[in-house]
Amino acid sequence: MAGNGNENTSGDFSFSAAAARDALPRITTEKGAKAPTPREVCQDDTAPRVNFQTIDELHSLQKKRSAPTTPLTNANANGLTGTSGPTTPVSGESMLQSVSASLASLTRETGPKLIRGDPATAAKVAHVPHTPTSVPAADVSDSGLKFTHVLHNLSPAELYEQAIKYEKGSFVTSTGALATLSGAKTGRSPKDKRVVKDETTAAELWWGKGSPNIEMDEQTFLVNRERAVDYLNSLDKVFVNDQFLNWDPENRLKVRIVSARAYHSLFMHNMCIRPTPEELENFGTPDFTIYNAGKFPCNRFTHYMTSSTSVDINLARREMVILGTQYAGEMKKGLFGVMHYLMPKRKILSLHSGCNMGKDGDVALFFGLSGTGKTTLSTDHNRYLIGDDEHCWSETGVSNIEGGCYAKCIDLAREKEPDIWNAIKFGTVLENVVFDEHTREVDYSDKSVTENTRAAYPIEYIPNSKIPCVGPHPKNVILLACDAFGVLPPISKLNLAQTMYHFISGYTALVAGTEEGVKEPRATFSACFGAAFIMLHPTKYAAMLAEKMQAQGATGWLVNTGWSGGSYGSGSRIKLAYTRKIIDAIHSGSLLKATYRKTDIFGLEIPDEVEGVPSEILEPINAWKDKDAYQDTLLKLAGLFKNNFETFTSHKIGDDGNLTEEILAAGPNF
Ligand SMILES: Nc1ncnc2c1ncn2[C@@H]1O[C@H](COP(=O)(O)OP(=O)(O)O)[C@@H](O)[C@H]1O
Ligand SMILES: C=C(OP(=O)(O)O)C(=O)O
Ligand SMILES: [Ca+2]
Ligand SMILES: [Mn+2]
Repeated sequence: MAGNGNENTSGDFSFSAAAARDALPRITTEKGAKAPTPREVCQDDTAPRVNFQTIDELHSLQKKRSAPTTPLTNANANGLTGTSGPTTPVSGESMLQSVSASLASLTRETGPKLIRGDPATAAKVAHVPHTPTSVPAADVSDSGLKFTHVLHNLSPAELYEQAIKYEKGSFVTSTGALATLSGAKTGRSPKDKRVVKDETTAAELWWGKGSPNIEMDEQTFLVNRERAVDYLNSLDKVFVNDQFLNWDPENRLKVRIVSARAYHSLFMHNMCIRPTPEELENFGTPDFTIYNAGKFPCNRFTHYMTSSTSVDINLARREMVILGTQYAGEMKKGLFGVMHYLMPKRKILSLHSGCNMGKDGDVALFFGLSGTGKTTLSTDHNRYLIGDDEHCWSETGVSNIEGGCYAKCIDLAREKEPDIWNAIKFGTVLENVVFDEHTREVDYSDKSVTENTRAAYPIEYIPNSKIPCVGPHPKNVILLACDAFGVLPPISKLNLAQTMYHFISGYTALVAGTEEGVKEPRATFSACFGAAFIMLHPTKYAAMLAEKMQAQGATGWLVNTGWSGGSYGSGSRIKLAYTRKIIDAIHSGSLLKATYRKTDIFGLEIPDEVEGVPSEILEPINAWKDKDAYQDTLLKLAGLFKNNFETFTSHKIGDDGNLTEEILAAGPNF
């Protein structure tokens, strides 16, 4: 049915003229019942003329055909007319052929039969002519006979409708965001992230202890790929996003995301760079493709599989397969891993950092693991936001990889983080939050579903975002650590060797939630503040960072956004307002002029004063009641740093042997 399904289209409604004179009109609904003649009803000349004779016609008027910037040549040639379902302003056939090629089974057919549009409404849409295969007709299976509908680059409004209609757990919140549930997984699954080890990647990538790359072979990847593709093709419809990564036009990547849920499609719409209609028309073949089968599990009898979840990357095929998890963050962080492989090949450094720029063009990077404050601190009302999570640093400056932000929203408060609060509106995906069943007001303090509640919104939802998201070379490199031990100073200035030491160490207390199974903060070391995403050995990225910082004269800083006055449990988290003051002082340059003194053991330079921050907290021991406990904890943490760094002591960093020595000496001394 073409309409919304509520109206009766098989018979006309009409008033019985005779009954209307003396009683309530009787409604007759018999098919073919006569409409009143003009003489029998009151003529009201003020009523506007209508342009429809039937309900179907009325409904067809409601939706205006999208005005594409390029003609719908293929669609027109097929006699395509506007349908009442979601439409796409791109040429029909070439897109369908391209998607069909993406979704081709590797063993049976050249590609599934695809139709554009929503199966519920798209009866009259064009489909791709099914290319005959070399397989004899007798071998054709049922799957070869069915059509799969493709919902290509739908708009947020269309995706809302799809989600609300078909995906349980989808609701509009009081501010217009789309609340969704990500299912059993509410965080990434790093233990299920695999990378194909072939001749090339065996030599190039980081494998073994500490590496995030769990190996799998090509054959197993193809088994999982086939499983995902078969699942997607078995559905009535799939969502396809064709988008870009990286705002640096010379190093842009074309990505295609095939998924089963409107939630995933809207998430990636927000997180990747959105093409213009012209760019979409000329999209061509993607550089990288994700097959996201979501809740459909991997087969545990498949070699290498250790659970029903597997997130698999094949760099040679430029493909990623997701089985058994609906957590959308896997897609964005999976692509980030790919950039960590591709960009260094072009002498571009990929960074797990936030990035913003002051009015005078001073750029700051914010490195840090999940929950340390990249998103919160790079979103600063007084500065331009370049991006909150993934960047590239090239010969010409910095560029954001993404087109959106992914903010944690546990305990989100309007007063503390107004820009993020206001970004949660129509178009934003709100994952796993709890809301009032009637008012649909979100309770950001509610952890019933998970601690890792999230909002994904397009970067332009932040009022002072810098579009295009590029900037000059960074002036400040801020390393964020959320120190659950409460012994690192809230702010310290680092020399280059110390910056490298802490960059390679990548210390934080992992905050609960973002990774599966972590319920309490615990000390963690993650090389380059993103070991889960890097592909090469950490020292490769460190050498590039050192070279760039040296060339640009950038200053390194270590900021503890974690505990003060005691460890987690006895101390308390440093107030966000204080951390913001510290960051302000870094940006303004005033902190460079402060007087510093060196701490024992870690040898960190701490300032005597920061405007707006109580001086007692600048030296951690002062904030602790139990001074012995402080010393013990400090030594304990220093020991953890030393242990962790053992694996790096045999690696040379850059061409300069001196730097390696200096870095080794920049760690704790005790
Ligand atoms: N002093 C602080 N500095 C930074 N963030 C803080 C601080 N205190 C509390 N927070 C909270 O910690 C979380 C930091 O998360 P987020 O900025 O999303 O981290 P990331 O982007 O690095 O994963 C936010 O929920 C923020 O409100
Ligand atoms: C999405 C993530 O990013 P972050 O927590 O760094 O914002 C993640 O680590 O899963
Ligand atoms: Ca239409
Ligand atoms: Mn973040």
